[in-house]
Amino acid sequence: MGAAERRTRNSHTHEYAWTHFLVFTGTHFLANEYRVQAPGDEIASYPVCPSQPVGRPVDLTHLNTMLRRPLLTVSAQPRRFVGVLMSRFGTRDASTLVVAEHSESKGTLSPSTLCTITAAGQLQNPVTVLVAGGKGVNAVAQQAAQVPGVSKVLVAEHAAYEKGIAENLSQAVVATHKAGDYSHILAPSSMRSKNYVPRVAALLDSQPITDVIAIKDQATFVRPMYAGNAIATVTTSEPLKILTVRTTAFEKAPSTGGSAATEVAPAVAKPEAGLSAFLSESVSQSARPELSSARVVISGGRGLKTKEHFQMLEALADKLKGAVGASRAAVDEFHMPNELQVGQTGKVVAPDLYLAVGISGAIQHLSGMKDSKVIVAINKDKEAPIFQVADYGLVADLFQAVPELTDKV
Ligand SMILES: Cc1cc2nc3c(=O)[nH]c(=O)nc-3n(C[C@H](O)[C@H](O)[C@H](O)COP(=O)(O)OP(=O)(O)OC[C@H]3O[C@@H](n4cnc5c(N)ncnc54)[C@H](O)[C@@H]3O)c2cc1C
Repeated sequence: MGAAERRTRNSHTHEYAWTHFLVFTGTHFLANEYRVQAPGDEIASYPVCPSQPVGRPVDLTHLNTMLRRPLLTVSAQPRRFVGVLMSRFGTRDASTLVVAEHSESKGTLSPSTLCTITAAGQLQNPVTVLVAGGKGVNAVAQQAAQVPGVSKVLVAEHAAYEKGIAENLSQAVVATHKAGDYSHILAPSSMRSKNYVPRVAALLDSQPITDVIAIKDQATFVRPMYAGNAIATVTTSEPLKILTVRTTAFEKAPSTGGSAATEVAPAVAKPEAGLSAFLSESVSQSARPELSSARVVISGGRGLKTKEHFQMLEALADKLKGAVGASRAAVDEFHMPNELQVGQTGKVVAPDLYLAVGISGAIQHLSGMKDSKVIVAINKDKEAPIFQVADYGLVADLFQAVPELTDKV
C-alpha cells in the first residue's frame, strides 16, 4: 500500500463518520482518486470524478453513490484532508480522557498529571480524569477534581490497580473508554505509561503517539525523534488519538480552583488480569528533591572518575536545594544508581538550572536535559559538545572548579 493511503475499519463509529462526510456534498476539495475496498473485494481505484483534471477542486456528490457501501479501506489524496474531515465531521463529540498518575504512598496527584491536564486543555475538549488505584485513591480523586479545566473525575478503586500493574491498569482504561467513547486519551510520558499505554492502544486498535511536546490541533502533534535530533510534526487520522505527553514541555495546571464532579469509573469484570503480580519494591530514600521535578539538577559524568567524587556534587546540590543526576557512563560504572540517569534511556528533566559536570554531551544525554532553562557546563575539554548547548561554559578541571563554586555559593 502506498504512503498516501489511510485505513479505516468497518466499525460502527467509522460508518457514522463517513455518513457525515457524505452528507457534506457540494463541498469542493482537492483530490485525485479514492481507493475503496469493500469486504471480499479487490482494492479498486475510483477517480473522484472521471472527467476531473488531476489536482483540481472536485465535487463530492459523485462520492455519495460510490461510498455508500461498507468500507474496509479508503485512501485518498491528500491524506491529511480526509483525516481532518473525519475528525471534524465525525458524529462523536470530541472529549479527552486523562489517565492520572499519583503517589500511592503520599496519596497525592503527581505533578506530571497536572502537566498532562494542561496539554489536554489545549485540545479544547471536555476533560475527564481517570484515577485508578487502591485504598485511598478517593483522596487523590478529590485533588484531581480541584484542578481547573477538569469537568469530571472517574475513580477506579481496586486492589488490582494499587501498584499500577500494566495488565490491570490497561483494563481500567479500556473499560472507561468503551463507556465514554473519548476522542483522545492522554497520559504523562513516564516509565509507567511506557508499560500500559501500548497495551491500551493495542486493545483499542489505535496507533499511539508518544512524547508529545506540543499540540497543534485535534489531530496534529509535535514530538521528538532520533533522540531529539529531529522534531516531527505528525498528523494522525486515527479516530481515537492516544498520546503520551512529555511533561517538561507543558506547565503544571493549578491544583486548586476547579470543582469537577466525581463518579465511580465503569466496572471491569475481572480487574485482576492474573498475568503479573506485584512482589516487592525497593525505593531509594533521599532528602533531596525528586530528579524529574527539581528546580536545580547537578549531574556528573565519567569525568568524576569515582563514586566518592560524587559527594562533591551532593554538597553543591544541598546548598542549591537541588537534585543530583548522572550520565549513563557514570551509572554504568556504578557511581550512581540507575534511577538518577538523565537522558534518552533515563529521566527527562527541564529544571531552571542544569549543571553538567564532567559530561561530554553525547546526544543521548542531551535529549534528556536540553530543555532546561539555563544550562551550565564544567569540562576540561573546550571542544566537548556539551558547550554547544550550554548557556554558560567553564573550561576547567572539575576537581578545582566544583569545590570553589560550592564555597562561593
Ligand atoms: C541507545 C543509547 C542510549 C543511551 N542513553 C543515554 C542516556 O540516557 N544518558 C546518557 O547520559 N547517556 C546515554 N547513552 C550513552 C552516551 O552515548 C554517552 O556514552 C554517555 O552520555 C557519556 O557519558 P559521559 O559524558 O559521562 O562520559 P564521556 O563521554 O566519557 O565524557 C566525560 C567527560 O568528562 C570530561 N572530563 C574528564 N575529566 C575531567 C576533569 N577532571 N574536569 C573536567 N572535565 C573532565 C571529559 O573531557 C569528557 O568530556 C546512551 C547510548 C546509547 C547507544
